[in-house]
Amino acid sequence: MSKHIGVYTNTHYHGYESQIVSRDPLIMYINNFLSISEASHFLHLSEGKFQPSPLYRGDDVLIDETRRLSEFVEVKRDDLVKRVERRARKFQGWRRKSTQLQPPRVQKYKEGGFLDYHYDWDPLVDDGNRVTTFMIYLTDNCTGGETNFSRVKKFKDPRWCSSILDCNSTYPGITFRPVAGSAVFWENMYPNGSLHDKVIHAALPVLSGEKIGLNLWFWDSEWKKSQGET
Ligand SMILES: O=C(O)CCC(=O)C(=O)O
Ligand SMILES: [Fe+2]
Repeated sequence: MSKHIGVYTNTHYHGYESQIVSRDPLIMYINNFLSISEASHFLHLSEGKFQPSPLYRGDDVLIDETRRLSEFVEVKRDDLVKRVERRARKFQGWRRKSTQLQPPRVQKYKEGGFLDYHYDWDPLVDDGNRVTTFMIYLTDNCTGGETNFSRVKKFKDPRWCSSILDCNSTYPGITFRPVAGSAVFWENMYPNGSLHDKVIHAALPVLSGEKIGLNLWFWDSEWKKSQGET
């Protein structure tokens, strides 16, 4: 096996392609972030282990099916999972040592499943918060189930609209279609650390079929609320 720029799986060369979607907030689209066999591995790891997904706010954990209807599994970190974690860490330039990945979660939305508009940052914590997010699609055999950023300006470039964005969506802002293996990456804070108000997003209702995604959330334990209040 010779060395090229890129990422190796055990036996196959793996490469992804990334594009900027929005600069403020920073949102990137990453085509082929996982190979299909890697996506299948996450599906296999989570099979038969799903439980209802709660919402979190500070120390509160609650099930509220009027705001989130999905099931999740926190996957065991085997070699393949660790390799994907390294890829995600490297993608964002490793960041500082205080930035750590929350254990990856596979998230399943059956027909009718959704997650209402929310921020991945938690307004109630003072120390440490979710600074970046990868939303990785593991399957795409559904209608609906897109990821919508309602406060990011809509654009209708046919190069984006053909497969990545649903440019005719009736929802405001930009709407990513689930494409298996692809990922959406975003920064949850402004560069000065304050909470970004335009990264509000939702998992739109699955209209038919089933959507399964993988959430990677990076926490910075040195983030401080006071640093963000400008
Ligand atoms: O499933 C999606 O499209 C988005 C999920 C999400 O935003 C979350 O789990 O925080
Ligand atoms: Fe989210």
